[in-house]
Amino acid sequence: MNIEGKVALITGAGHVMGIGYAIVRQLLGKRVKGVGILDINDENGREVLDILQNEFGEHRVIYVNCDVTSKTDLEGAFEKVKTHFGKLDIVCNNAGIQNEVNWELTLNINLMGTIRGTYLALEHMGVNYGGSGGIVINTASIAGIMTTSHLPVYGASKHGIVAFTRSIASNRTFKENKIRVSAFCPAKVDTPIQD
Ligand SMILES: NC(=O)C1=CN([C@@H]2O[C@H](COP(=O)(O)OP(=O)(O)OC[C@H]3O[C@@H](n4cnc5c(N)ncnc54)[C@H](O)[C@@H]3O)[C@@H](O)[C@H]2O)C=CC1
Ligand SMILES: CCCCCC(=O)CC\C=C/C=C/C=C/[C@@H](O)[C@@H](O)CCCC(=O)O
Repeated sequence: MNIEGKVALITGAGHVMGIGYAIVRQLLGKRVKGVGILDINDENGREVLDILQNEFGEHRVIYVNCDVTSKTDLEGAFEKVKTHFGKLDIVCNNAGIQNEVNWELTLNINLMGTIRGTYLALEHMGVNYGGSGGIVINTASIAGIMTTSHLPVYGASKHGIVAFTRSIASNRTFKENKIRVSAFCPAKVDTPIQD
């Protein structure tokens, strides 16, 4: 697929060892026009911004502080990315945590953050909202397909992402607005979430 010239937004891509950062590198390597990186961790976010701007060019990457549990934060970040690059074509809802003790937060970030990001993508890319259509990619997990008795809430959050994505992918409003939605389900990857 040719994504040259497209503009992407990705949540939770603020760590050099993370899956989001790897996705950003792939997007930039395939010559997208620009990428907006959203993360809650400013120190890590500024580090990846510095590396990516040096390697791919100062004008192709921005970092925006954003907590995906906050609708206001997320709305503001979408606006910043769209204003900076002039459009938006690809949204990756990738931010996630694994915390079975603070399980409400796990659901709020993993599942609700993904749902918030997907609905904002409709409003920012949909043809009936003045956009040109686009693609949403949600990071689920193998824990969204199989049982994980040691991670029940994390597994529930990822099953939720899979169910939401499958339903919204064939949702009439999304189809009419030319928004394609999909999810992917990685197995274990050596990233900070495993610490
Ligand atoms: N590492 C693995 O084995 C697997 C990870 N995943 C998923 O991949 C995604 C990325 O995780 P990893 O790269 O593994 O770990 P990671 O910890 O590097 O990435 C998660 C990122 O989300 C950010 N984040 C946390 N809370 C946030 C919030 N409220 N708002 C905005 N950003 C926030 C973190 O600062 C971090 O940069 C997650 O959704 C995770 O569940 C899925 C399958 C396997
Ligand atoms: C600390 C882990 C952070 C989460 C990162 C991931 O998303 C990786 C996937 C996590 C767990 C995957 C577990 C898969 C288990 C299956 O093999 C299942 O068949 C095991 C069955 C037994 C059980 O329910 O525990």
